[in-house]
Amino acid sequence: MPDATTPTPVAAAETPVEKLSAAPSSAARVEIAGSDALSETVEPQNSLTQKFTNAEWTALKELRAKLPDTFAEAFPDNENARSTPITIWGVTVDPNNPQADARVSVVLMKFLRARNLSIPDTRDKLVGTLRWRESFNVEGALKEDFPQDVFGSLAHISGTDKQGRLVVYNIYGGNQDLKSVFGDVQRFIRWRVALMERSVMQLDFTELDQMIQVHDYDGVSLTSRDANSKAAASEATNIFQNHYPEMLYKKFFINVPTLLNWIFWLFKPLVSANTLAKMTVVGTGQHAIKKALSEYITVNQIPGRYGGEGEVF
Ligand code: HEM
Repeated sequence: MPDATTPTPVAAAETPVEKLSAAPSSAARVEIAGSDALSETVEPQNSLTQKFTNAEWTALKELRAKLPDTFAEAFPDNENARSTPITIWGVTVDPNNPQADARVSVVLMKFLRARNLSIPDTRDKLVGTLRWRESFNVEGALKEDFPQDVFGSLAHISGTDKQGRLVVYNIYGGNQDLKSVFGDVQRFIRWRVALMERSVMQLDFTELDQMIQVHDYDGVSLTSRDANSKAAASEATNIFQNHYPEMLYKKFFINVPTLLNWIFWLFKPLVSANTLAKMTVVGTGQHAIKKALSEYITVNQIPGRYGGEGEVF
C-alpha cells in the first residue's frame, strides 16, 4: 500500500516530459511551414514547431512519409484511405501533404513523444487512435444532447493559466447527483469524451497545445464511489491515456479528503509515469487550493469558489 501522506510528485517542472515539451529553441532547427527545407536563419511560423529537437524533426519526417501506409493500415476496408485526409481535433491531416499545415506537425509530434520517437510504436498508436475515433463515433458524441439537469454543472472551461493554456474544471464533488451522472456509464463516457474534444478543439496547435485539468472532489466520501463511478473513471482514464497524447500540462485533484488520498494510487497502473508526474493532489480548504492553483494560474483567472477573482460557478 502506498504512503497516503505523500500523495503525488509535485515537481512537475523537473520531469522529462516538461523538458521535452519545452525543448530550448537553441537546440532546435527551424522548419518553414509548407516546405521541407530546413533553415536556422528564417523565423518559423509556429512557435511550437520551433521547439522540436533535431531528433524530433528526423522522426517527424519519417512518420510523415509513412502516413499513407499508416492510414491504409488503420482503415483496410477503405481502398482510398492512403489518400483520404482525416480531421483530428480540428486539424486536417492530408497523408500526402502533411507539411502543408504546421499544426499537423504539432499533432504528429504528440504521438511521437508519447512513444519516445519510435516510428513503429508511434504508427501503432496512431492506427489505434484513428480506429478508436471511428468506432467510438467521436463526431456523434459531439452532436449528442446530454441532459442539462445531470451534466449542466459538472464541467467548466474557465480562464487560462499564466501561459494562456485553457483550464478545465470537473466538479465531481459539490453535491452532484453522482447516481444520475454515472447511472449510465456509457452515456457518461460519451459526455466526458465530448468535453475533452471541445477542450482540445479550443487549442490552436500553434501557440497552445496543452491544457490544465482540475478535478474537484468537494464533499465526496467512500460511499460516493460505487461500481458505476469506478468503472467510468477507469474507462475514461484509459481513453485519455491511449487517445489524447500529450494534451495535459498539469492536473490538480482538489478538495480531496485526507482519508481518500490513497485513491490516487489506484490509478497508477492506468497512467504513464510521465502523466503521473504532472498530477498534484491538494486537500480541502480554500487557502490551500488557491495557493496550489496560483502557482500556475493568476488569481484573476482562478474561479471565485477557490478564492480567486475569476468566473463564479
Ligand atoms: C466519488 C469520488 C470520485 C469520483 C466520482 C471520481 C471520478 C473520476 C472520473 C470520472 C475520472 C476519469 C477521468 C476524468 O474525468 O478526467 C477520474 C479519474 C481519476 N481520479 Fe477520480 N473520482 C473520485 C475520487 C477520487 C479521489 C478521492 C482521488 C484521489 C486523488 C481520485 C483520483 C483520480 C485520478 C488520479 C484519476 C486519473 C486521472 C486521469 O487519468 O486524468 N479520484 N475520477
